[in-house]
Amino acid sequence: MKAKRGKNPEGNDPPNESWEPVNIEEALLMNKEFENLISFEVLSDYKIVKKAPEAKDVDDDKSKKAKSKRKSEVGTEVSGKQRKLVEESAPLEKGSGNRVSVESASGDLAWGVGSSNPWVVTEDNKTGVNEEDSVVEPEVVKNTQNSKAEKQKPGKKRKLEKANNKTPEEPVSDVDENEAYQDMEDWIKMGVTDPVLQALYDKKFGLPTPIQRLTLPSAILGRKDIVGAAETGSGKTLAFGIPIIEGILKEIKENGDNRRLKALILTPTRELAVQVKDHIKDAAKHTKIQAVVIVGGLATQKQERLLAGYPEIVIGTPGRLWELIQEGNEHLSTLSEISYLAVDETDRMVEKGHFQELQGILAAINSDPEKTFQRQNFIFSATLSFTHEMPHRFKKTSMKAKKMKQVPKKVNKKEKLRQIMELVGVKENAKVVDITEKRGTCETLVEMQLTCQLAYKDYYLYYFFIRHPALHSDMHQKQRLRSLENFTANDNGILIATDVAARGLDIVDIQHVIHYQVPKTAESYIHRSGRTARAFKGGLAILFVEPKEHTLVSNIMRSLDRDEAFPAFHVDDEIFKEIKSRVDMAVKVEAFEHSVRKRSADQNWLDKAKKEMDLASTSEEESDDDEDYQKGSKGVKKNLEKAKRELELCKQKLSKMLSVNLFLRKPKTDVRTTFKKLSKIKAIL
Ligand SMILES: Nc1ncnc2c1ncn2[C@@H]1O[C@H](COP(=O)(O)OP(=O)(O)OP(=O)(O)O)[C@@H](O)[C@H]1O
Repeated sequence: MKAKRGKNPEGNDPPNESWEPVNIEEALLMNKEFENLISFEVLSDYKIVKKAPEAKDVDDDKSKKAKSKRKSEVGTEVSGKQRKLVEESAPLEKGSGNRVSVESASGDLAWGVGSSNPWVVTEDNKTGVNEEDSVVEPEVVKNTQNSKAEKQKPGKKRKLEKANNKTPEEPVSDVDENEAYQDMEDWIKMGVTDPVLQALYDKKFGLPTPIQRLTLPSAILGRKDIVGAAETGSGKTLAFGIPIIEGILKEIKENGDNRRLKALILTPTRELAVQVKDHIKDAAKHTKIQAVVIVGGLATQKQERLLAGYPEIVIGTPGRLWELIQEGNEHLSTLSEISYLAVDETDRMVEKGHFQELQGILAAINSDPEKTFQRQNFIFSATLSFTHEMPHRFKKTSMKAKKMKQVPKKVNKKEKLRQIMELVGVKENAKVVDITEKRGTCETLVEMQLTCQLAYKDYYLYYFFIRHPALHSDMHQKQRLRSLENFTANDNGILIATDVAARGLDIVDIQHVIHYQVPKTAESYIHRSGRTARAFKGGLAILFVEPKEHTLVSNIMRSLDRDEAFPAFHVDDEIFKEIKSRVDMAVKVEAFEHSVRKRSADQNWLDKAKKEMDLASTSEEESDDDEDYQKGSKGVKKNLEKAKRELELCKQKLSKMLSVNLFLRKPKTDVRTTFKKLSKIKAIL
């Protein structure tokens, strides 16, 4: 017998979980059935990790000081300094030590395990990428080496320029400039310029995330196509958003503002398109760059009006875009000339049968080979390199059937990627970065499972909400959340969603994801779970598993290359019993409310019918009607009164039940229950 533990492959406890040993009576261990038992441990708690320890962002104080300082800055030396920083960054890019596998798509792809914790910035990975990774184009390095005149003097302070420069007369704050700006240095090294730096500064994004660190230099300084795979919530949007903004800024600087369509960003869902637009707008807020979103479900005329403003960046879903392209929209007619194309959640976008329109759009974009070659492409997803294990039933299939192509072939990572790159038109020398962890999900995510019958899932759901109250509030009022905004605005909201919300949505501070049904694929599991534990934070994903869903879970585990099952979510039997009574009582309240509503309606109908009949009846008929009415009304009234009484009684019982804080009565650890269970086992033995 093996004790189930949530250990990671290195044999250590995952950082967010605490396991406590359970003392077992010696007599029990004597039993033959337990002869191989090593120990019993119980998961007593898990922690929501607020932030990876070394990850830093600009703290409030510093930010304020820096802002006031920035206001007092004057100067025109920034471009020279930035060139110097490009120069500085070149040798640094050669730094090694990062376990991330990164190579050019034209070479052999060595897809592999990412850094042990990609959010943790170590000295090794702080400087950029590994040895094989020649990020900066030779000519870029050469240019900067030649620009000696623009070299920054050692120790000279880096400054951020505000778009509206201040005059020298303005008061100079007493903040140490080095201190104020050193946090943004990493961004500057990667070629991020003032307006974007300011926006990042405003957001307190002091450090690039690992995927940004690994792709931005090649994208901004080397203008390479980027193929990026990194876990959910790792900042992929800005990994393509910043280079697009920087590229457009450069183009405008060189050629003037010709208001042509310069970038197209494609996403699989409308919600994601709106979110990407928000992220891009935030990052471009100190520039004049316009970004609009074109998605179905909104008035076409309004979107045509938006396009008539000649925005540089269009973000949209394939359906509506294709509709407008076919209608001959003027702004979209120049699609073949765009300088930047990003396809977010690319693996989803190119799935067969989902996005025929995408192929039409890509054909329009790729219609001019010369322009296609000049274009910079970005493809990103958390599951870009994810491939499936062949289902068992196909593994056993005969060679003959395999030859006749009656079974799907397992596509390897390299092949999957090649197909995606070819479809989008990504160039062969693209920079390919895959830092997805072998485990598929991100390090700060705690994963668990709870096995139960379908009929019990709602009880467990309620149990879970009470156990982890951060997610729980007026569930009944919130059951029909009308929009994402409502959910986002409410600290205690519960979002009940189908898989349409599985990918990409970045709703800050979601703490728990409950898979009410086991997802069909490992990708779906990764993306759904990835709505929590985003951007330095921790979170918990829990799978509610019916016995018949165990095969699905095993398939997911196999695809995720996991040897051990998810740790079981511990449920306290006593508390669960009370939870069940509450839910049953709530269901009763609901039923009586329905009954009262119905009987009130019956009574109203009778009253109305009586009134109408009184008007039309003779006095003789009236007395007959009266008799019938009195009889019917009496019955209805009686039932109504009864239902009201029952309802009131149930409500009182429910509110009494709800007034008890179930988990206050219990110690936080659930070890006691495990002891109890053990003694039960003993009794059976
Ligand atoms: N450098 C940074 N520092 C801190 N937070 C960041 C940084 N870059 C991005 N973020 C924040 O991280 C969160 C996740 O980013 P984003 O939505 O781009 O993730 P993603 O990798 O696209 O996730 P998914 O695969 O689920 O779509 C966002 O709230 C974003 O604003």
